[in-house]
Amino acid sequence: MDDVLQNIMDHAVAVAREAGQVCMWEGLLIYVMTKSSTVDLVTQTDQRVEHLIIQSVKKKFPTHRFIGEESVAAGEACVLTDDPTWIIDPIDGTTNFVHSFPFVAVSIGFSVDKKIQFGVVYSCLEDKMFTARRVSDQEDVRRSIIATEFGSNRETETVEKIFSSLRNILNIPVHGVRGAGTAAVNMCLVASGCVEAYYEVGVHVWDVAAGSVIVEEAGGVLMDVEGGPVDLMSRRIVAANNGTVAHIVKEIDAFSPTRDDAPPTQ
Ligand SMILES: O=P([O-])([O-])O[C@@H]1[C@H](O)[C@H](O)[C@@H](O)[C@H](O)[C@H]1O
Ligand SMILES: [Mg+2]
Ligand SMILES: [Mg+2]
Repeated sequence: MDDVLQNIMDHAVAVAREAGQVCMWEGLLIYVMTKSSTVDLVTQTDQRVEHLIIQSVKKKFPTHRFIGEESVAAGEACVLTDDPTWIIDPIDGTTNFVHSFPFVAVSIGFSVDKKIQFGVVYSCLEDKMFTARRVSDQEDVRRSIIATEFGSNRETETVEKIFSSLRNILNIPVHGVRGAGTAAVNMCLVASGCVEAYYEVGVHVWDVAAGSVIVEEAGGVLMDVEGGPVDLMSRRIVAANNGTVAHIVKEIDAFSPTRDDAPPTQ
């Protein structure tokens, strides 16, 4: 099955980019009005861009709800329910837009159960797209998907330990075990919320360096496979959505490959 939230987020990114392009085209023909005070500016572009975003989303996700800055200014209710809701600032930085000060952003948050699931901020003049998604909020490891890999060490003892860990994890029991075949992507799966934890012994620092910050910035945790702080040179890693699921460390049959920073053998 598709990652439904990713599908929605992809649409948010596409429509934010499209909206940003409209801001750029219209930047030379700005019609300025005011709202709550003489310095609370709004332009027709704010209104047009919000309309564009809402229409585009409605076509694809007809049941979703909206809270938009300019719709609220026009009298619509600003009520957050548990329903999937797009919270839109079509131009954040309208004063900048009016003055050609070069930071103007389309800002879209998406909420379900009153919790923001992802955010997209497109800084259109810089052409920079900022996005973030949450890790899973699952606390029960028995309702989790765990990712791992078999690695490239086929020594009997190592393979035994890998299978022993796998057997323990399966017997928790967890909903499933997966492996994307890339440590970096496995870590991004944790960061993006569709896998609760990833563990592996035998990775290298270059496999996990980028993913480690992506997991932490998404709200996840990193750990050593025996439960202490992660050591990126140790070739052992657990990346989890939270400390509770990270308790899978007690099921891991740990071992210690030669560290990445070990002195070269003569
Ligand atoms: O009106 P808008 O340009 O979408 O949003 C404004 C901008 O975020 C600005 O930096 C902040 O100081 C104002 O309080 C906001 O209202
Ligand atoms: Mg704003
Ligand atoms: Mg605005």
